Amino acid sequence: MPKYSIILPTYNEKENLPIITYLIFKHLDKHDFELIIVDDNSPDNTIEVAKSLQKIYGEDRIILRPRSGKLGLGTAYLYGSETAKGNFIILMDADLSHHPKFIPKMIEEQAKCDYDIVTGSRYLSNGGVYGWDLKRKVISRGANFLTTLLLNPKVSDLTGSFRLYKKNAFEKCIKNVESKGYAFQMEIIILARSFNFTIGEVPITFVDRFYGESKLGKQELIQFALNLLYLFSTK
Ligand SMILES: Nc1nc2c(ncn2[C@@H]2O[C@H](COP(=O)(O)OP(=O)(O)O[C@H]3O[C@H](CO)[C@@H](O)[C@H](O)[C@@H]3O)[C@@H](O)[C@H]2O)c(=O)[nH]1
Repeated sequence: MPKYSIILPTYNEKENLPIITYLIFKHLDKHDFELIIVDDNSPDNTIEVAKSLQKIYGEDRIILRPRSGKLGLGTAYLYGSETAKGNFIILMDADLSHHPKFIPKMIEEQAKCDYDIVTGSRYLSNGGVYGWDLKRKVISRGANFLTTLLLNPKVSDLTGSFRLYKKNAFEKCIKNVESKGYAFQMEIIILARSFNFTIGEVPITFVDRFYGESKLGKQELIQFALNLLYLFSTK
């Protein structure tokens, strides 16, 4: 029977965490899964909320990273994959942008063709983005357009992080990924293609967070452009 390890990175998500946890348990009640919450010592004390949730749902269902510093998203995913007991890894944001109702659809799609990766796509028909201002929409579309133009990995949404992976596929990609921040998800797909992993897509709707703030800034965008150029130059 498949077991799913859901990795939920958190940084200042104390309001969102109880809601996303409730929704994950509701929508995955027919599946065997564990939830790995990887917090970076958030100043808003998200970890205390996570500990309360662990008491409610059980230590075997919710796994927490011991207190750390601000180590960043890449390290959070790495910790999650090293800790995961499932044969599948699911990455998603904790800020309610990624609705857990799409997870059963990803599981179904994976099983249909035994895909190595299934990626949630905002840019397929029936997918979408809600709540972003024009600037953020242009950034996301622009990043996808440029990556497709330069590297053409044949995936419609390259920067989204809502994905399901076979554990071995995720481990292989994450060990080789060099980009940090916003480019991380894009490079994972480029690597997956180079390793000949098969990739399926499921339309998702992405809803901008209500509580808290996005961590995407100017520095992240410059980093994305540099990472993309590097990947293009080493193609
Ligand atoms: N542990 C940890 N978690 C973090 C960190 N930074 C962000 N997170 C967590 O990572 C998730 C996404 O962070 P946001 O900063 O809210 O992301 P975003 O700007 O909305 O970007 C989302 O969409 C992008 C595509 O448009 C994606 O590229 C990105 O990965 C993310 O899904 C949230 O659960 C947030 O708490 C960090 O340094 N450490």
